[in-house]
Amino acid sequence: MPNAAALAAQPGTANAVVSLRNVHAGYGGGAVLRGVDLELKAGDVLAVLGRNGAGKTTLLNALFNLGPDVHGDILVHGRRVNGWPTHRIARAGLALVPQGRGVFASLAVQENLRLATLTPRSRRLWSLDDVYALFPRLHERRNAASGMLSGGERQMLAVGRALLTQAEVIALDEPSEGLAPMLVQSVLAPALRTLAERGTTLLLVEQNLGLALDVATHTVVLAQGRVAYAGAPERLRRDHDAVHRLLGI
Ligand SMILES: Nc1ncnc2c1ncn2[C@@H]1O[C@H](COP(=O)(O)OP(=O)(O)OP(=O)(O)O)[C@@H](O)[C@H]1O
Repeated sequence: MPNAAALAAQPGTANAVVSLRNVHAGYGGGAVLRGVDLELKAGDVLAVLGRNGAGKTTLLNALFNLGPDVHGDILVHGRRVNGWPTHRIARAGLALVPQGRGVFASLAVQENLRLATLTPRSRRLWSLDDVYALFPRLHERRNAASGMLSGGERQMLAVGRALLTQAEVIALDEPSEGLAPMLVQSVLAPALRTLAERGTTLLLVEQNLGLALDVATHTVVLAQGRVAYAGAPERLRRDHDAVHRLLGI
């Protein structure tokens, strides 16, 4: 629940689940993010786009405290979470589906999913059966070692794990990477839309403009470590100049 005192101390963040205020982040003195402002409200699907190396993964790593040096304010429900260990950020309701997907290769699919349900949370929005209904392929493969899965199946498993933590916000780092366009269209995009419809807030880092425009309610483009563009996906779709200039497409 939002902390009332913290909200009062942070004007303008009352409806935001996650806010970044003037966030600078980098590695060993090298700056990657140079003053990023973002706001994610409940129910938003915010797509963060940008060319290779624009700092998209660094943004997620800053949010989850996974390595970069960070300055500025990162707020979750108005509470400043800078420097919190990653497990505490997870307890605050955030889950990350990392690039490369982070599943336990030696465990069976079903064991990977069951492990994710061990997170103690009051809200139970997603059950194992819900995940199998969303991704029937995972049910078929439930006894397979996760290391034997295809890229698409591993992606489904990683999303399923994030759902079973009952996170309020799921951040996904390039979930379409390495997936066949057919799979992106027929499995990933509908799954992300279902998540949003069921009230999970999404922070979607993507190179795949089509997917981002398809599922996002808001878009942001990073360039030179800053937010170079922020607006509705329809606006970005029509702005061929911005797409070309900022994404090189
Ligand atoms: N652990 C690290 N140590 C040092 N530099 C890093 C580290 N991780 C990323 N960088 C550098 O930070 C910059 C931004 O990288 P980042 O991975 O955030 O970009 P990205 O937008 O996610 O790109 P991509 O789409 O290629 O994944 C790059 O120049 C990269 O080389």
